[in-house]
Amino acid sequence: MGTAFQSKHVVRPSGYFRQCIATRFGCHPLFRRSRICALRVHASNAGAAIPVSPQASAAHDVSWVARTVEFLRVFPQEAIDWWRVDSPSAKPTGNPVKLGPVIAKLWSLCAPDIPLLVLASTFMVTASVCELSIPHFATKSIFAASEGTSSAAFSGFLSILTCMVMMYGVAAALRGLCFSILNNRMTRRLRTELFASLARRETAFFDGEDVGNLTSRLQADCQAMTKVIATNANIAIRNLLQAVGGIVYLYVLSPSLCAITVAITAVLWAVTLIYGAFARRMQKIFQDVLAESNTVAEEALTLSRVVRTFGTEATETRRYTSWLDRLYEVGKRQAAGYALFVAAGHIACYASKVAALTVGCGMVLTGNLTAEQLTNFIMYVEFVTYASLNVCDEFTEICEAVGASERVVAMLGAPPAPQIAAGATLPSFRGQVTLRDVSFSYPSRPGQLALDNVSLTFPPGKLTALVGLSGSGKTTICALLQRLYDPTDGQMLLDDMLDLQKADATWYRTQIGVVPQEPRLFSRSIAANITYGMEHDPPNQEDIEEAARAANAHDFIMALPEGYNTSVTDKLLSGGQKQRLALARALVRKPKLLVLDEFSSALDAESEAQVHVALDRAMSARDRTVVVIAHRLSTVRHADCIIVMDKGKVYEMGSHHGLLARRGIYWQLVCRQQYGIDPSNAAAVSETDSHSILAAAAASAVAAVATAESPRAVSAFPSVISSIGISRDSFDAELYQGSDDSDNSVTSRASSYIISHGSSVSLEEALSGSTSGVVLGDATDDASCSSNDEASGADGNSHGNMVLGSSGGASMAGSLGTMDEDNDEAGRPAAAGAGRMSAVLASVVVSVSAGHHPQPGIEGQQ
Ligand SMILES: Nc1ncnc2c1ncn2[C@@H]1O[C@H](COP(=O)(O)OP(=O)(O)OP(=O)(O)O)[C@@H](O)[C@H]1O
Repeated sequence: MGTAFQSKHVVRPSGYFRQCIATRFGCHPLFRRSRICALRVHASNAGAAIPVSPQASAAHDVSWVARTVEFLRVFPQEAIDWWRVDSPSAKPTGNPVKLGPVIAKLWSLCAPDIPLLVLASTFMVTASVCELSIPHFATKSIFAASEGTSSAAFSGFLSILTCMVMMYGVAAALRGLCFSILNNRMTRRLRTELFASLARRETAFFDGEDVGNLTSRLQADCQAMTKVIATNANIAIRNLLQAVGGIVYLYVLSPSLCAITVAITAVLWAVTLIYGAFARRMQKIFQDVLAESNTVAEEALTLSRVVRTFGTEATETRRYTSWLDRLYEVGKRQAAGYALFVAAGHIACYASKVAALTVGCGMVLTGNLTAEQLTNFIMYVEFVTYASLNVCDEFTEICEAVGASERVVAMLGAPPAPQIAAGATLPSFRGQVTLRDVSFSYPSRPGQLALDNVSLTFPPGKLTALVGLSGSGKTTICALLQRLYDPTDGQMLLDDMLDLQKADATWYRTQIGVVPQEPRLFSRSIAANITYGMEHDPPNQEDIEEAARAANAHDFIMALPEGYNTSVTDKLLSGGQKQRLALARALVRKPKLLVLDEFSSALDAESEAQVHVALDRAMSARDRTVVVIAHRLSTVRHADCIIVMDKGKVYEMGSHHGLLARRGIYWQLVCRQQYGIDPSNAAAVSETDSHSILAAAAASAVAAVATAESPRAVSAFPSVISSIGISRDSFDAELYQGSDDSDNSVTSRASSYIISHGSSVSLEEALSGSTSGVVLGDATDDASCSSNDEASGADGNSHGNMVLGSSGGASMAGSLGTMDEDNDEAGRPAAAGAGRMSAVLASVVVSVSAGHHPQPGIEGQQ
């Protein structure tokens, strides 16, 4: 490897020159990898450590001629390659925008300000005419003075000249003022139009766009675009007028000299057209790179806390700098192109002057032209060539602006999202939404079904919960309910009457309230955040406070310095406070359909319980459909219907008890989440209802431990309790406190313990097996669930009733089943102790039943 590289590094003839050139020209990932660049990379990779043999060194010395030849051979191609730059943006903008559409767009932006434009143009023409006449009257004054014909003629010319200069000054100033105002008005109009167009775009558009990129379009690109009329076109037209006027004047003076001037000016124009195309392309790339760098900067600044947490300040700075480097590389090529253009322009200018002087002097010598005419001519040649140069210069800037405006024009032309269109309304919406054979793929992932043929109904006035593993499609259903997207297939019906896609967007948004997974706040007052979107029908302060109370937000709002008038931003409140504000925002609208996506994820247990009470209150009238997504299953167990999603399909649905009995995904989730046991172990127990299994297991375990009947249970005990973070001492202290009694009294204490944590039935009663048959589940519960989805396997009603036998521990289920109920009368979750304890105890029995052997390390701690 080293040898191979060494020969490449030393023997190849053009290495040195290539490196020199590569260093000067620079190589960057953005630019196509030229051979010079490739060599440079090789050289830098090799480093100085690679040994160079004496023979190779001699070869190096003698081969410089060959290297020079090689360099001269390669250089032209390398130099051409250097100019080739690609845009970093992979997003197609459709057909490249031509000058015409941009000018048309600019004209439409300018249309409301026609009077101002006319005024500005009048001043522009006046200034141009005055400026055009200045050389004429200057020459006249000079020759009047030098020929001494008459002082009156001289002073007359001088007066006119002075007048022209003053008029020019005033007209130029007013021209600048008017165009400047026009520029500001157009920029404001363009930004408004672009922002409105962006705001109306479909949700999928924002899924694929970076905010930094869009703000760059709004700022830099809009500015560059409107500058065309107010600055570039203004200067270009002024100079064009002067150039045309000058050429006419020159033609009157001498048609042949005029022809020479026009020919040279034509060369200048040809150069300009070539450069214009280059400038347009480079400017587009420049704007794209600028937008990317903005995206990186915005991302790093927005996620500043993440950056700080991970200590990646330097990495982010490097990432941003790498984009700035790319910007610099594009800028370098723009500068080099402009330098070539300016050189060509000035050479053409002076060439026309020299040509006019040469031919003109010859004509003076032959008596075909007077000295005054030649002087006049030379002054106008200069005038015309500089005016042409300015026109060309502005033309290239116009081309650059066209490059910059390509994406702006494409964005402006995009149609608004169908989800905000007007449509039909229902005279009275009951709040029922039915999904009929709905499939959905996100536009950014067309091949992947996020929802697969889902059919279900959210009945009016009922609480429906969506649960399932992460990525199963719950939030997607919420997104469809909010009509952020439309289904790829199937229908969503409101009250079985109106297809959601045909519903009036404004009307539908007044019917729905949403608390999203990550609520965001606007930088305005608390009250304004709560009433956001209700400008057409603003609620009064009482309504706002009522909603805030219902969302358990009133107290913390009142503790803020200015109460409801306190200004907040998205960062000035805690996650739980933001969620409560979002809930208040949803409730104040008094929606028929309330969608809560993980609304309690940032709430503490107390707040969550209070919000549940608030929700119950809000639902008590049963005039509102509520859809709740929750990972925390304790929040959904009292739902009228629980829908369990898996891989984009409805896997099962039913009431809490019905689903537990079904022993499907929901049962597994409950085992893991609420009882902390592995469902595969729990499955080894023979009883069919998980709820009673756990309770029975708990009771058996207490009995086993207390009477030491089961050595395995006793030995497994420490590992189980330590695995869920309860120390053996504290457990013993609680369970065996003061125990020197008989087995019975230990059992009795265990019973008391369980009872004190939520059970209402004694353990002895349970142990006696007196409860012989228990009905769990609720036959009527599942009536709230309905699915049209035959294929999904959802089975809403078949598990509504669950009758347990009386064998073994199951006989205790009825009595201990209540121990596990984790809500008190007010709907609050009961003390966690009972649940945890039952989990511990259940785990012991489950471990023993499944032949689980405690881990040696843990067992050794006994
Ligand atoms: N904007 C998006 N663009 C493309 N795919 C998406 C988008 N949002 C979600 N998905 C995909 O759609 C599928 C369903 O996602 P969804 O957010 O609905 O799941 P979820 O059940 O709500 O998950 P979680 O409980 O983690 O919020 C996932 O595979 C996810 O990667």
